[in-house]
Amino acid sequence: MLVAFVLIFLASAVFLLGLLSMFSSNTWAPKGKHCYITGGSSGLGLALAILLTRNGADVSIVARDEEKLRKALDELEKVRQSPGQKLNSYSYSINEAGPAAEALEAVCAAHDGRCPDAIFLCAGTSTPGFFVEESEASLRKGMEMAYWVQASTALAAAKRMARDRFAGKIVFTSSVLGYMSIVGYASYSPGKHALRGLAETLRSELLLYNIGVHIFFPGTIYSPGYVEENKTKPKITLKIEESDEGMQPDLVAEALLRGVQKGNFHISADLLGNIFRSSTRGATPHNNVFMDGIYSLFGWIGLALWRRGVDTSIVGHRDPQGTHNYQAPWPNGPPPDELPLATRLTIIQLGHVCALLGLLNVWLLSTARVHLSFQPALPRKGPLRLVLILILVKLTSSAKIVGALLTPLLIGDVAHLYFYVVGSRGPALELSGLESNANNNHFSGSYTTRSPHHVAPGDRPLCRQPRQSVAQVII
Ligand SMILES: NC(=O)C1=CN([C@@H]2O[C@H](COP(=O)(O)OP(=O)(O)OC[C@H]3O[C@@H](n4cnc5c(N)ncnc54)[C@H](OP(=O)(O)O)[C@@H]3O)[C@@H](O)[C@H]2O)C=CC1
Ligand SMILES: CCCCCCCCCCCCCCCC(=O)[C@@H](N)CO
Repeated sequence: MLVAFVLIFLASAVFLLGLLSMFSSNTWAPKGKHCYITGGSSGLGLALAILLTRNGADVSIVARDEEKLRKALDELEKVRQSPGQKLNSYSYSINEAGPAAEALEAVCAAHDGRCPDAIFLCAGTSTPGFFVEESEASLRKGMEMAYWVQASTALAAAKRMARDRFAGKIVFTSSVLGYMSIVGYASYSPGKHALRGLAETLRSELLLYNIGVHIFFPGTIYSPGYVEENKTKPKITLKIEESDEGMQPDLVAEALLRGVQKGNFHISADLLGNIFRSSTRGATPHNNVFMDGIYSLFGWIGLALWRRGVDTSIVGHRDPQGTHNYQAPWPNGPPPDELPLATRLTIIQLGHVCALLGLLNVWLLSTARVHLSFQPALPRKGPLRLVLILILVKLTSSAKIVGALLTPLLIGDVAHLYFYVVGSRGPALELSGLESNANNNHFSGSYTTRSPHHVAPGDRPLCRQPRQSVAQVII
């Protein structure tokens, strides 16, 4: 019954979808249009520039590095569709309003002062890291490289389009990290969220001038920028990202163009993007009211499960020494890098007591077993009875038990003395779990788990503490 209901529901959804798609036509074709792409020398921007060139658009790209721009322009030339197609590149650093406006002016100037038909804001970089390692400067830089690098061009473009009564398009590039965020993206995700805020405002406000606004939310893109960001990315972040399959730039660019052509305000590149988009829609227009409903249904259950898994792996990534020092600080100065001699001897002692208990157990069991196995067969009279009793007494003799008690004690005491005398030269026992911190990229950069204030100059390593008395050691 339920299955039938679901099938009927799905079938009618698909039918209606088909019906809807008949009415939605591709209203925007790039051919003959002038497209301005920021960040067009690499990754998504370059892939989009190639795609648009292939589709017969005039393409202008901007980025900082001239060498990369030259190479990118060569790529565009290779897919040129007609000799009249204008392909240009400009070198500007556009994370500030001044140069961003200048870049736009230069781009317009090459087209008789006419505004680009579509402006694709793809520039942006991410430098992941732990929040506690960020500074005000690095956070501001992150905001610049995620938000301002696009907002500054949007500002110049909106002013110009409004002034010229030019009904162009402005397309932002956020990220799924503009919908949600995870450990490691404190300098990046806020800027990507801010882009959404700006795009939502502009979608509404620029209706005044008939300027179209879109915003793109891709997941992982295997771009040069991705290779770069992975150099500072905490391992835990990389691990969480494994659940995102990732896409090649050309496919991401196709998804972006398709979204613009369909007139979607929020554009997603894949299922993941669709789920996050639909689950955090707010008052954003639907792309497809049926499919978006299904995506939010996925998200309703899937995202909660996913987030629980993510939280668990983050907790599993905690720094044991840091947590210990925080929760139970060492009373007298720095925590030891290795177990103190007293602790090592106590461990040996515990081992020795355990061994003793084990041996006692073995003896008790074996004597009991011998006793039980002999008892029923014990003759009532005669020399055999005497012999057997002698054997039993021998086996269960207190001497044996005393021996069993004393031998491990003796071994333990010899070990005690040995470690007491040569302990300071013995190999250090690492605190369990600590070695995993050595190079797991928990805290890269200046903040380390063994930060300088933990080790005062002149501190003696604990293994070289003044020797304790045997009594102290045993306590
Ligand atoms: N890669 C990924 O996994 C994801 C990326 N994104 C977003 O997609 C966009 C493209 O990413 P991706 O393809 O990886 O980027 P890349 O790092 O490969 O390329 C970035 C481009 O932006 C240009 N650029 C960077 N800063 C400036 C600046 N201040 N002024 C002018 N140009 C600049 C770069 O050129 P130059 O350095 O020469 O200036 C380059 O052309 C970015 O906005 C990114 O945040 C979103 C989701 C996932
Ligand atoms: C049913 C629900 C399943 C949910 C699975 C979710 C998996 C999400 C993983 C996080 C992806 C992060 C991409 C970062 C992209 C980006 O912007 C950076 N590369 C910076 O450039």
